[in-house]
Amino acid sequence: MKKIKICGLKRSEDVDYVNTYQPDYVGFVFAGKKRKITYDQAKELKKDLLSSIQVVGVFVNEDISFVEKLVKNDVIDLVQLHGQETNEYIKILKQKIDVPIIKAIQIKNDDSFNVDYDVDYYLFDHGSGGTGESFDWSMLKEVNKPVFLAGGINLSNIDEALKMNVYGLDVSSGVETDGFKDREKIKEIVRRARNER
Ligand SMILES: O=C(O)c1ccccc1N[C@@H]1O[C@H](COP(=O)(O)O)[C@@H](O)[C@H]1O
Repeated sequence: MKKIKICGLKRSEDVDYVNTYQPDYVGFVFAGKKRKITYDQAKELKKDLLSSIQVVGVFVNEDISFVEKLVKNDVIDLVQLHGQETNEYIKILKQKIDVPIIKAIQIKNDDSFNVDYDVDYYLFDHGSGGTGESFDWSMLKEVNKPVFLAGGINLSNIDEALKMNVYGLDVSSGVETDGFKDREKIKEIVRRARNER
């Protein structure tokens, strides 16, 4: 069964929704504008989150000291690098923390799959993050690490996404209504991913 990640939690209600429907992962976003939260907000949200749900911190070219602080204080369990982070950045990060790292790759063409980062997972996305748009999934190529498929996954295309040969699906905009996480959409996305009636 594919793993499911619900990204961009901001409010205590969002924690309540994921505690109820229990995706494998949730994402706290520390970049951009729409879903960006602070260290203190993340700490508060994590306090009420079920310990069985893994928290991914999403960063764009972030200071390593900030990522380190979130990991060392058990606010996040995995790190998602969604910017132009290099292998040199990843090498320094790994000297400071010991949690799985996901490197997001923006898929533009066939060459986009020629990646060689010293990480645990790749995440293939359409754009720079949180755009709600998908790339052409028929382009997907196998790589030498488990892959999260991201970008514009929603209730109208989740069944197609579930057929892709990937480790997990990452959903953010697709489970929102008017910019806020939507209980019913999260319920249905998790149900479909788990193939439950
Ligand atoms: O969600 C954001 O605002 C964001 C900002 C900066 C970097 C990444 C961001 N989100 C990531 O984008 C993908 C796909 O999101 P969507 O489903 O298309 O809205 C997901 O991996 C989020 O982690």
